[in-house]
Amino acid sequence: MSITVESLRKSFGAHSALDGISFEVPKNAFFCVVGPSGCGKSTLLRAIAGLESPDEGRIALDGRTVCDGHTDIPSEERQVGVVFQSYALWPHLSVARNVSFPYEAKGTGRAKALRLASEHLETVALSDYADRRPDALSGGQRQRVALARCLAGDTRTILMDEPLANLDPHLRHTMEGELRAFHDRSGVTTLFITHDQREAMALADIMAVMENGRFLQLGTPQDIYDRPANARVARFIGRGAIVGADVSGREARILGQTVPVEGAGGHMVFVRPRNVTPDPDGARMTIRTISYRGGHWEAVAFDTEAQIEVMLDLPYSAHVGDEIGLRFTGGWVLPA
Ligand SMILES: Nc1ncnc2c1ncn2[C@@H]1O[C@H](COP(=O)(O)OP(=O)(O)OP(=O)(O)O)[C@@H](O)[C@H]1O
Repeated sequence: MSITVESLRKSFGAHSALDGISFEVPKNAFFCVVGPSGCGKSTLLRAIAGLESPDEGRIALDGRTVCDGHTDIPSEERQVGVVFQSYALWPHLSVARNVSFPYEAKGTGRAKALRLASEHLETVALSDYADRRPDALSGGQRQRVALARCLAGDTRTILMDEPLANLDPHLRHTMEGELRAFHDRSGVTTLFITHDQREAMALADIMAVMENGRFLQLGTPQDIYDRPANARVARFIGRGAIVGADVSGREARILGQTVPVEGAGGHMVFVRPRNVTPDPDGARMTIRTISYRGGHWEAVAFDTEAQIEVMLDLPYSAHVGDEIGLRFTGGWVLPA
């Protein structure tokens, strides 16, 4: 189901949680909204789910207006399923019944519903916990029950509010794969909100970077990573440094080197680690920080005189204070 949002506004007192957001998510897309705590992600999700009334604007699902100045379709009639940070499980039901409930609610017999539910419990690695009550589970396990229940609900749009936040890194990685596979298999549209840009990039077909109730940029993960719309997006997504440079056409001058660049319009060049290579004949810079990342070292190097700092990956170890020659192989000119 496609999601259309037009000029959506929501304030809490003087604070604008949604500041006139508009976007369109095509049917079957995995859409991730990423942004820092308090930027308005949950408010946006709640408004689409029908759990929060916007002050202004319009929301449509598959072209059908579910909310505007005149209409406000109740949450349960929007065919959206929500997985919250807070799990929202039924405490009096076993894990299996929590997951089978969406089937039972639609009239499937108990035995068949439990059989279907057991497949989803297997997906989230909770088969052994089927008979427990939610209060006898860890936070991460409860989250997985909520995900399994979402898989069981026949919703056409699934809204997820940081569903993986409480999982340990290994399980989180596995669940990312499961979620994406489920999304592809089921043909649902997914809106997934997270403050973790790595997670957003791993999952999304389209993603938006949100700040202060607005989208700073909306595009494919590759678009946003390779061509950030401004310095705030560049700083938020992945590692890199913004370097002042003389830009002329497709070239920039950085520390005496002529560097091929993409983009146009400004004099700030965004340089990713992949754009910086050790080269004994390159510009002399000093290592400021260095840490091992398994197979390579992540470092920050600086030039005091030019006041330039860059991030790079080194295939070998070095020490803070070491001087190193660096060559710049590319960059993205941030729009002015
Ligand atoms: N019911 C409410 N009453 C007052 N202020 C609220 C309410 N709900 C949200 N806010 C405020 O609106 C802003 C956006 O909140 P929201 O929960 O949407 O952010 P978020 O991006 O999801 O944050 P987080 O990642 O921490 O969950 C915050 O400043 C928050 O304090």
